[in-house]
Amino acid sequence: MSIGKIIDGKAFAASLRERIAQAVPVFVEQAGRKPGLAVVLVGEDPASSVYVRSKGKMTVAVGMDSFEFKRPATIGQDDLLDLIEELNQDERVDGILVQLPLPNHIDEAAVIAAIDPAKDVDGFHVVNAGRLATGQEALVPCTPMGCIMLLKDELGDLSGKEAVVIGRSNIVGKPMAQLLLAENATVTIAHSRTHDLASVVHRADIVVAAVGRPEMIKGEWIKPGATVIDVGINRVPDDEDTGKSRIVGDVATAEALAHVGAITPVPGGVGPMTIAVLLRNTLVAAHARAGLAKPDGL
Ligand SMILES: Nc1nc(=O)c2c([nH]1)NC[C@@H]1CN(c3ccc(C(=O)N[C@@H](CCC(=O)O)C(=O)O)cc3)C=[N+]21
Repeated sequence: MSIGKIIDGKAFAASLRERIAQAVPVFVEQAGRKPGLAVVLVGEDPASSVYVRSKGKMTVAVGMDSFEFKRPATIGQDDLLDLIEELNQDERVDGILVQLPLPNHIDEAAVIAAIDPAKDVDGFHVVNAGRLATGQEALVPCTPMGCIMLLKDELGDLSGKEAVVIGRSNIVGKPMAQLLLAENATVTIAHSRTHDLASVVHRADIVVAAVGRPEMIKGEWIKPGATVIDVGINRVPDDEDTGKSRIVGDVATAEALAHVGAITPVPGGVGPMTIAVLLRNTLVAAHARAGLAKPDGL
């Protein structure tokens, strides 16, 4: 049996960040200021803190301003909305990312709705979701956009391909389906109530797994030669009961390798693309806000 290719998302993300770093000075020259990204972290979740720190570092590394706002988990919703309004008004801020999930006492939808859609670099605001769904220029959620970039790099034209997206979240599944549709793929969205998921997956040329269940998609479900994008990041106990943990995707990668044409690994696949696209969206938002044409090649 043949072994599929492992898609190097980490390397692709590094090259995307390199292209961004080359475009930033051109923006600075034209706009007379740096692009800026504001990240808001509520509470002290260790994993979230790691991501926020890593975003901040990469933002600065491509030549942009990074503004970090840490607030206690006890912050009132009104105070959080006040902070967002301040960032909406701040001319140095092109992108606003409020790290999710938020504590239970805060209404996530209300917080997202408060972000200026022009600064919504996560693409979560209903204005951007609606623009994407209707084929208008939009800020597009980072993870699905990263997946599309990897798919186009691997397959070229996606037109007419049979794509199955597993998961229907507003953050990944739904925008992923919209992006695939915009590329003229034939798109199915499967989810927890889907009957006979194995056979739905088996007809797909493109599988995007975004369910958040460790190794749920089995190798033999995959149509021979299919391209598999594994969005899952699941922390599970280590095999050898060392008390440590490791990260696995939503796909049983080791067994899938014998069936796929190509597959993204976890870690090192989609995850690094998410942050690179966040920087890309910040640069795109900065151009739009400055009245400049969108930089090409990004
Ligand atoms: N408003 C908002 N926007 C987000 O984009 C957002 C968020 N909230 N909340 C948390 C999730 C998670 N997230 C990741 C980003 C990068 C990696 C990443 O780079 N992962 C690496 C390293 C994994 C590891 O070792 O921890 C990899 O997969 O190779 C993972 C996860 C963005 N998120």
